[in-house]
Amino acid sequence: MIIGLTGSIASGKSTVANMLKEHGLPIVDADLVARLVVEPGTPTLKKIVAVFGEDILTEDGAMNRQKVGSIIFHDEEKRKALNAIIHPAIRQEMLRQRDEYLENGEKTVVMDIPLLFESKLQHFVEKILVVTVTEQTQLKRLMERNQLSEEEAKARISSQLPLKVKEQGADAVIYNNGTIEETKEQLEKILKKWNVI
Ligand SMILES: CC(C)(COP(=O)(O)OP(=O)(O)OC[C@H]1O[C@@H](n2cnc3c(N)ncnc32)[C@H](O)[C@@H]1O)[C@@H](O)C(=O)NCCC(=O)NCCS
Ligand SMILES: Nc1ncnc2c1ncn2[C@@H]1O[C@H](COP(=O)(O)OP(=O)(O)OP(=O)(O)O)[C@@H](O)[C@H]1O
Repeated sequence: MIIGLTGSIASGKSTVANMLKEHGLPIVDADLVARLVVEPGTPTLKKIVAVFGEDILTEDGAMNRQKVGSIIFHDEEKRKALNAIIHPAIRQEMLRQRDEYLENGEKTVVMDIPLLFESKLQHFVEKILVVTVTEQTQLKRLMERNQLSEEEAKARISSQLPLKVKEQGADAVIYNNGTIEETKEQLEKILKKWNVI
C-alpha cells in the first residue's frame, strides 16, 4: 500500500513520519528530496539561478534556503516560478525512491508530501493520511520551530491550502493538537484499520 502523508506547514507530518519509521515503514520525504535535487552542480539549481539570479547562492555555491524562502513566501508569481522548475525534479526522484522500495519487497511505502493537494498528487498514493492542527497551534508551533515573526509565519501558512480543505480529502485524519502520545494512539488505530501493523 502507498500511503500519502500530508498536512500543512508545522502541522506535525515529520513527527508522524518518525512514528511510522519506528514501525519499520520506509518513508519517501518530499522535503528531503527537495534538498537533494538542488545540490550544487545539479541542473535544477542552474535553472533556479537563471531565473532568480546569483544572489540566491551562498559563498560555497549552495542554494541559500532562507533567502529563497523569504522571496517565494511573499510573492506568488515567484513561488509558481520556483515550483515549475523544482517540482518535476522532486516528483521524478520521489517515484524513483518509491519504486526502489517496492522492488526491494516492501509492501507499504509512506510518501510524505506537504503539497500533495496543492500539486494534485492524490493519484500518486492509495490512502491519504492528513495530520491537522488548529490554526492557533499551527501558528504557535511554526513561529517557535522556525524562529519566525507572526507576519512571516502567516505568509507561509497562507501559501498553502487551508487544513480544513485537506481534512475533507483525507482517508484518515490525525488531530495533532494534544500530546505526542495522543497522536501516536490515533496513528496506531489507523494503521491497524488499514492492516499495515
Ligand atoms: C523555499 C525553500 C527554499 C525554503 O527552505 P526551508 O529550508 O526554509 O524549508 P523546508 O524546505 O524545510 O520546507 C518547510 C515547509 O515549507 C513548505 N513549503 C516549501 N516549499 C513550498 C512551496 N513552494 N509552496 C508552499 N509551501 C512550501 C512545506 O510545508 C515544507 O514542509 C524550500 O522549501 C524549497 O525549496 N521549496 C520548494 C520545493 C517545495 O515545493 N517543497 C515542498 C515539498 S514538495
Ligand atoms: N503533539 C505535539 N505536541 C507538541 N509539539 C509538537 C507536537 N507535534 C509536533 N510538534 C512540534 O511542532 C513543530 C512542527 O512539527 P513537525 O516538524 O512535525 O511539522 P511538519 O508538518 O513536518 O512541518 P513542515 O511541513 O514545516 O516540515 C515541531 O517543532 C514539533 O516538534
